[in-house]
Amino acid sequence: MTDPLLKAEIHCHIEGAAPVSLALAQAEMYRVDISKIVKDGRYVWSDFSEFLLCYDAVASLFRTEADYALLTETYLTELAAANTIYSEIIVSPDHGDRIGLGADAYLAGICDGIHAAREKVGIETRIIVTGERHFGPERVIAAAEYAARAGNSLITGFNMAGDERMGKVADYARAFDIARDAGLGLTIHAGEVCDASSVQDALDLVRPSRIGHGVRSIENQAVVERLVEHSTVLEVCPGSNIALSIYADFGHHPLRDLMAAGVRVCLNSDDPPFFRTSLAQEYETAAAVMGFSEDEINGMTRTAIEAAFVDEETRSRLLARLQEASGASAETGDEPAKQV
Ligand SMILES: Nc1ncnc2[nH]cnc12
Ligand SMILES: [Zn+2]
Repeated sequence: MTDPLLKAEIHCHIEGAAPVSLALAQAEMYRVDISKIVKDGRYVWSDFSEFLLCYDAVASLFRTEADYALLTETYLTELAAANTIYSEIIVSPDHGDRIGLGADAYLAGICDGIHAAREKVGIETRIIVTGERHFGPERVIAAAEYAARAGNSLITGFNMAGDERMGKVADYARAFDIARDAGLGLTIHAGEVCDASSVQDALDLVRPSRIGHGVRSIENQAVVERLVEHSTVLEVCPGSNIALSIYADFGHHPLRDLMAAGVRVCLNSDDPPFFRTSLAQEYETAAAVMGFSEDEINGMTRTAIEAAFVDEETRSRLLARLQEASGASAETGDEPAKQV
């Protein structure tokens, strides 16, 4: 039973976190017919390309600063209710521009949601700006430039999401150089849809401290060894991988083998309602289906916090909270302290 465990998440796309109920309410407000992408209370899509289209259709239902504040506060409140003490959300200012809201208003809404959630439920949150690979290198570079000059203390990382099959990592390396020079933490989607060579390219050309997914590294021992050697953290999203048919089922998922090989891993939800999951569900699946012990799961939470793009004072505070809660539950068998 993982409900009482403290949790942390460093890989969730904000538009991908929109509950179906909220998408339906937004669609009604803007008089948009979403019956093709929502059926029986679920988002519907059939493969990775269709998932990205469905994702964009849901994202298009959030159009104002207030919409983004509501979406962000809603998701963070849900996380906190599951005892999540830290969250990094992946956001796309380029998307804000594309829908005509503008990157500044898009970010302002998200920051309002973060502040409101922090006030209400105490959850600590940081923002990772992402560029989307399938829109091409220029847009990804522009996203990095935006993140670098934003001067927003909540923006602490840079990522590249989108269709991993498009272009070469080398085409996007400049974006990561810009983000690195600005002092942002680096992570990149790789080894999710594409094989271990995609992770190899990311390690060579981006030199990130973390990789989004990275699970297909397991297909190449040399890549696994590099991850271990550099202590690169994999932001693993098992439910996403199963939903997108990267693996047939949890029994075939490489999380256990990656951990056994010494790779640093943590649990994440990616786009939870699209994959019929939640962070709480990912923790529960890790325990009940994948057979991870409470100590191993707390270890993954610790890894997420150790790898977080956050100042050292906040990291120490979060680690102390986790230590206190997991130490206390190990010693007494009592439930760890709930979030205040
Ligand atoms: N799982 C995923 N992979 C790549 N890009 C994404 N954008 C949102 N979810 C994604
Ligand atoms: Zn992702």
